[in-house]
Amino acid sequence: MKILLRGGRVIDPSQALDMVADVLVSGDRIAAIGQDLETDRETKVIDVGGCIVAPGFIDMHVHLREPGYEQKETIATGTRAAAAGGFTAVACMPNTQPVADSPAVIAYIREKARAIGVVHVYPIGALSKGSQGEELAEIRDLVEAGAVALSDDGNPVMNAEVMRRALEYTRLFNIPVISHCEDLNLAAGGVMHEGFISTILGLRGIPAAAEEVMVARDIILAELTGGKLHLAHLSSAGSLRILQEAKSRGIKVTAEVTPHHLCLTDEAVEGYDTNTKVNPPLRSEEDRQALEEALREGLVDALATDHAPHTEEDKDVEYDVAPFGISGLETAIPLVVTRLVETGRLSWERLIEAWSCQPASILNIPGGTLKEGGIADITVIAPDWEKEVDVNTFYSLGKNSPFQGLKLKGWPLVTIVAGRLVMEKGQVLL
Ligand SMILES: NC(=O)N[C@@H](CC(=O)O)C(=O)O
Ligand SMILES: [Zn+2]
Ligand SMILES: [Zn+2]
Repeated sequence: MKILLRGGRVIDPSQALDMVADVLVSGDRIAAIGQDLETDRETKVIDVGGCIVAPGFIDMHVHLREPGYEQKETIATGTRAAAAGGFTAVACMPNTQPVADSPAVIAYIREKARAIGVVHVYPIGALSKGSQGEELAEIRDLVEAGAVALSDDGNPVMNAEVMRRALEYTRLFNIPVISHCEDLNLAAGGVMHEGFISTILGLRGIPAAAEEVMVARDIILAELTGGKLHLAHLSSAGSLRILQEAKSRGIKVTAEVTPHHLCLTDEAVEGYDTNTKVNPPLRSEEDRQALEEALREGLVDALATDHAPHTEEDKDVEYDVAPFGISGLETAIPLVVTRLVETGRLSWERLIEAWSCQPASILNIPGGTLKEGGIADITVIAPDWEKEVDVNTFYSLGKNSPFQGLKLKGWPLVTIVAGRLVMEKGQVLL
C-alpha cells in the first residue's frame, strides 16, 4: 500500500524543512519527499494543496481510562478520538483502576492498543504503588514491561523523599518523571483558580502557589538527583519564572502546557459550567498570556491535551462536586491553530515542534520526524477548514468540552499511522 500526499506545505522542524512538496508513503515508511513524485496504480493519492503536512502529532498526556473506567473512555474510543484529532501517538496516564503500577497493567494496555487501537499507545507507569505517594512502584519491572515514563498524575507526590528516590532511580533507565504539581494542603478542596472571580462566584479557590511551590520543590530535587523531570500542565506565570531560572542553570527539566490553559481563563467559570472545571484550574489572563509567551519562546517545550474524559452523569452535578477534567483530543489542534497560529502569535514550525518533535524527544519514543526511511506517522492540517465544535460527533466517550458550539479553523484533515490511513476529513476509517 502506498499513499501520496500531493502538494502540501511540508514542515518538519527535525530537518529544518518548510517547502511545498509531495510526501510518498510506502508500507509503514516515509519513502520520499520531493517535487512531483511519481505514482503507480496502487498508490492512493490525496490532494493536500493548501494544507500543512507535519510529522505525526504526539499527545504525551492523555487519560484513556482503561482498565477500570470504561464508561468514561476505552482504548478503542480514546485512540479513535486521538486519530480524529490529528494525533498519531498518545502516552496514557496510569490513573486507571487498577492503577498502572504493575507490569500486568502496562502489558494489558499495550496488548489492547496493539489489537484494537488505531494510534500508537505508550503507557506511563505509576511512580508509587497505587499512586498513593508512599512507596515506590517496581520501577524496573514497569520499564521492562514498556512504560515510557513514570507519574502519579491525578495526584501529586506529596512526600518529597519519595519524589527524590523516583528521580534518582529513573536515572538508571533514562526515563522522565512526570510531575502533577499541586500542594494538596494549599489546594485544600478548591475547585477553581483563587482570585477575584472565585470570590464573586462564591467558589473555593486553588491558589497558583499550590502549583508553584511544587514546581520549585521538584526542580530542587531534579538538581539534587540529576533525574529527568517533566512538569505536566503548567498553568501559572509564577511556575514559568521558576522554570526559567532552572533551565538557565542547566537543570534537566521540561514542561508542557494544554490548549485549554492557553485559550481560556477563570472567566469561563462564570456560568458554572462544570466542563470548565479542570485541574490545574483555568487561571488569570496574565497567567494565560505568560503561558502563550513561554510556549512561543520554547521555555515551555511541549503541548499536551491532558485529555480527561468524564461521563455526562459525572459532570451533571454541582460545580463543587464535579470531577476535574476536559475532553481535549478532538478540539486541541484547531483551538491552538485558531487562537495562536492564525493570529500570528505562534508559528507553524513551533506548533509542530511542540506537539511532535519535543514529545518524541522527551519520552524517547519513535516519531517526531519525516525523515526518509523513518516510520510514516503523519498529520495533515487544513488551515482554512472551518467548522463548529460538536461534542456529539466526538469519537471520545467524554463529551465534557467547554468549547461546544465554538467556530474553529485548522482542523486535522488526515492522520497516517505507520503508513496506514486512519483518518480522512474527520472520519476515522478503522
Ligand atoms: N486534569 C484533570 O482535570 N483531570 C485528570 C487528572 C490530572 O490530569 O491531574 C483526570 O484524570 O481526570
Ligand atoms: Zn495532573
Ligand atoms: Zn492528567
